[in-house]
Amino acid sequence: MTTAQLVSEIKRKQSFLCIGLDVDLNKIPEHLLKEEDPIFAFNKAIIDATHHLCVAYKPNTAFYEAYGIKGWQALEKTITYLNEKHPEIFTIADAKRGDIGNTSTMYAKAFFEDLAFDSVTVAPYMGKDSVEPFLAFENKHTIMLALTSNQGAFDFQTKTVNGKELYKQVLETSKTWNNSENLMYVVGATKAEYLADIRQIIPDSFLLVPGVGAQGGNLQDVCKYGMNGSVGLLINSSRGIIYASKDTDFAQAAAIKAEELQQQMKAELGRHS
Ligand SMILES: O=c1ccn([C@@H]2O[C@H](COP(=O)(O)O)[C@@H](O)[C@H]2O)c(=O)[nH]1
Repeated sequence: MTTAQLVSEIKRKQSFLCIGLDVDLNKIPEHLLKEEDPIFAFNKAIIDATHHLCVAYKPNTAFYEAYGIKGWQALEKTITYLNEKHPEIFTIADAKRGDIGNTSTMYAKAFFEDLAFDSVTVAPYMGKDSVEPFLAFENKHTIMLALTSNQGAFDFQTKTVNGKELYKQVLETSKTWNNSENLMYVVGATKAEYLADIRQIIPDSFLLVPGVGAQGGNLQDVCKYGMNGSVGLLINSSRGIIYASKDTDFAQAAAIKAEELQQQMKAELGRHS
């Protein structure tokens, strides 16, 4: 999917919501555990109930890898279902990959070719040759960690090295890489006060913003400092939506939570137009 197609979907749906599909078998409704594939059954119900309210889904691969072969099969079924039923929806494999170039190429093939995700998250720590193999894929997007939502972000990312915070160096350096137009960046909603500075460096790039809902980030603050002329934001909520109820009404409850966020996004789009 191209960025232009993503922006057009955001405008059509009046939403820049990304729903995180972080399936934990201890948290899903008990009746689903009798299904042959409880993870896929859960995801399918959530997708069927919420697809009109969001523009992206983000399964975090940890929640699938934790269940071995069955988890990986459920991830494959989920992305296939999304690509067949809702090809207009942007898909993110939140895998936080990155390795020596030769290995990164295989990670990129796994997520872009085999699973056919639109995007994958990567860590910048190993530098240019660990990220460029992902960037080489046409119409695919590589979402690099810039300033993460967790407390540990202050351990390294905000530290000053040679007179500049590390996360700013990551942003600036990555702009010089081959095919850098295929980059997006992760900035935590809990770090909204940094967004004005971030936008000075990358005014046009899309940002994936996790951390609203369960982690306490504020959607309005993110929009105030982070929205650009093409919206430029995908705001993610995972637990706050998908675990709204543990009962048989879980999918409807998720839709209610998703709609609350979509309505706030619609208001923000009106305010910034
Ligand atoms: O900085 C980051 C990067 C990734 N995440 C991931 O996003 C979701 C957030 O889930 P919630 O339940 O909405 O808190 C999850 O998959 C994280 O691993 C992040 O939170 N922060």
